Amino acid sequence: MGARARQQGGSAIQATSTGGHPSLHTVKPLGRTLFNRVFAAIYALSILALLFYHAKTLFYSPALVSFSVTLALLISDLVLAFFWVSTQTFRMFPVCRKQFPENLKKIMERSDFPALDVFICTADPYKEPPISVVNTALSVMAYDYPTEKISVYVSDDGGSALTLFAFMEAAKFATHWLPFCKKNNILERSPEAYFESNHSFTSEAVNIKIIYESMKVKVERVLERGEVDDENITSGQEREAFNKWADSFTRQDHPAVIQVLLDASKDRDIAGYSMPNLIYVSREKNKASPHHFKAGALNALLRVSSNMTNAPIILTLDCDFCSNDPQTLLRAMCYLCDPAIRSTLAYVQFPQIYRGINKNDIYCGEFKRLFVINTMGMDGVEGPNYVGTGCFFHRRSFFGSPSSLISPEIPELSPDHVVDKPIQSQSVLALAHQVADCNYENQTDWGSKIGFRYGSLVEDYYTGFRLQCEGWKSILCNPERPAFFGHVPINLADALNQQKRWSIGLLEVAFSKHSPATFGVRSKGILMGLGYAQLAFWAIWSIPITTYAFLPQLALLNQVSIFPKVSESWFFLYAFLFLGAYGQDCLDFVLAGGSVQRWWNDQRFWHIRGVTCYLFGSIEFFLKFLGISASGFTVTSKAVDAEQSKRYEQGIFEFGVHSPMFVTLTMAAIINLISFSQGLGEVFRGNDLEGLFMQMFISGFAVVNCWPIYEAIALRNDNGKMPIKTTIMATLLAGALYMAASFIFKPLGISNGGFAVTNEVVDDEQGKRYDQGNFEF
Ligand SMILES: O=c1ccn([C@@H]2O[C@H](COP(=O)(O)OP(=O)(O)O[C@H]3O[C@H](CO)[C@@H](O)[C@H](O)[C@H]3O)[C@@H](O)[C@H]2O)c(=O)[nH]1
Ligand SMILES: [Mn+2]
Repeated sequence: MGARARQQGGSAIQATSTGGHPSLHTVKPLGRTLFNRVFAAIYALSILALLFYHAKTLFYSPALVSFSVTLALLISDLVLAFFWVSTQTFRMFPVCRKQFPENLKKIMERSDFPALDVFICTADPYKEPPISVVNTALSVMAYDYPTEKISVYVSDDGGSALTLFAFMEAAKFATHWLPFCKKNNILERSPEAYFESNHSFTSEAVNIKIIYESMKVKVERVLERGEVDDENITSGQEREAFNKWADSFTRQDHPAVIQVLLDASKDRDIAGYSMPNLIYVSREKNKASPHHFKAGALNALLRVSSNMTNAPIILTLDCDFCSNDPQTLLRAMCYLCDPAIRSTLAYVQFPQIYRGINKNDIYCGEFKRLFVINTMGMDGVEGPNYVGTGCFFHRRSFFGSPSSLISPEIPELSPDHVVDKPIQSQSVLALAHQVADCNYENQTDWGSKIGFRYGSLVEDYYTGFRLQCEGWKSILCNPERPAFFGHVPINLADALNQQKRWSIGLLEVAFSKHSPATFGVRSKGILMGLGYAQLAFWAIWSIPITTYAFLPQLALLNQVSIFPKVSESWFFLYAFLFLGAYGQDCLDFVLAGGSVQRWWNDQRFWHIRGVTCYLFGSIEFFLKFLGISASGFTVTSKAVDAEQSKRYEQGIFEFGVHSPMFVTLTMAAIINLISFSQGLGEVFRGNDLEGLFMQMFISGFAVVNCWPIYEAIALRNDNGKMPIKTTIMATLLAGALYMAASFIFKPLGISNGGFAVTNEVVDDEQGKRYDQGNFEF
């Protein structure tokens, strides 16, 4: 496996530096690899020792309660051990890559550059304001690339005339914007980002800003009014398009709407150069047919585009991911066009990077581990997972393994179909509507063997995983200047709901017949299988986190010791395991360019997720698994509330609304505070806490982490504070939990006047002395 990994990394260097060609890209291993491996060996031994300790304790458990407590700790630690083991995939061969886009022109003519189809998905004009979707489209239409080779397809799952209107306006504005960017060599090619930046104030720039602002006002006014009225419709062609929104048209039930807004073969910008294609697609929807959310939308675009332009390269983008670097496409081409690797390369993934994260990143919106550290690690093995946006695909990879092409039902959809008719010709448009039909996929391979794969709410992860299992490779491209900037939830409920959806989607893969733990390990080997499995089982972090958030504290409240004493050598094992894991985690984070404060918030948020979205995600998944409930893809809102956004800027947590997830979180905060303060009280009264030190430490650590929650409950008065209903429910439930725990732990507490501590590991010698009636010191 290791040899295979090194081979893949190595072949990329050879591919480009031999044969007399100037190199397109290089790859080199990261310096920390040796340290990671040595440390892994030591840490693995410590985990084995801990498991031995648990086994021993379990075996000598004197009572059912202590047996159950040890069992809970053992299960938690087994889950932690699983995550630690699977993290090694990301630590064994991390690599870092460089591209040389300037060399592309030396090995191929500009006219031979492959064409690109961009897929932009949007689903709700109110959660995803059309003006920002327009910015995303404009930013990629203006790539440094032969313009006529770019086609942008916008998928509107919201089926909204407002979005179509915005894009009609965008098509007009683009004829000014594209030549402006290219002539002035602008870096920020999303107008919004450009006007926010420190740009020059030439008369040309001022002029273009006026045109942009007037478009923006028009689009926003139409959005406010909720409909496109007559005064905004300027041609018969536009009227014809909007006429499709008849009375029976709803977002869940409507015919396909496909509108060519710019045609590269005809339309010219104001300087006379050709424009990219711009096509609006809202696939047919009908309440009786499953639409498979984003994966379904992308498959509809795959079909519509193969019949219209059939570019060999596809870029998938979420509506909020604006390009931040016009060179990105050329960078991706350094891999996609490299003859040495392209035949097995499915995709080139750029990391998700966000604009507008607050200084210390309180909601861990940066996802450094998920999108950068882990993907860099997988990149050195067989390639990163697909993260849904900012990813350039070979169209061919959606149609079977590298060695055997699966032909779709009709030849026009095949990746090798040659488009020979204009995109606006009658027959092309008719076929486009036909393949955007909601029943088109019935009895076909779409979603199972062809295209984006169905069956999980995280279609990105699942599709990338299945492609890799078919034998495709992938590459992470993480240039210094971020290639795309996305939008991050700036409100706690949104962030947790998003991650609850991910948790459910990942568990759907984990417990499917294509589980990475079984199918994945079989087809990709242990390293890749485990790397994918770590993500799939993401939500079961909730088991150890919830256990450690409540169990030691409840035991502490009842003065029952469940960990080794400070004087025992097992204590040092615990200390090493904790400090080792935390230290290495911090090191990884900082070496990937994060600050220590952000790391601190990252670990805090990991605990928060453990008792909220991971927990509720797992519960929802199992209910769904048992057929009791169903969950859908709730789109994350990208619209910003000014007041919330101000609090976010200041780094203040946003609660505001009641949510069951806030209840469990508040319960954990209360229980930890009470147990820690009670323990502290005992210390001040002069009682010996040696046997309870670890429990004191854990609850103290949690109290420090929970500070923003106490603030939100008691010290704040703004609209983002903890709703009183949440606090009351959490307090009642915490009380009930406390009572239940006292009842359960009662038989274990030894009452001898002082602060009694039970230690379940009965030491033979101690036992003897105890039997002889000697005091033990
Ligand atoms: O029925 C749907 C639902 C969503 N979307 C689009 O999917 C994208 C992602 O939705 P969002 O609400 O932003 O979800 P996130 O959780 O932020 O998205 C992350 O997680 C998703 C699921 O794994 C991936 O698809 C995304 O690429 C990834 O950025 C957006 O452009 C939506 O418009 C659709 O087109 N149709
Ligand atoms: Mn998103």
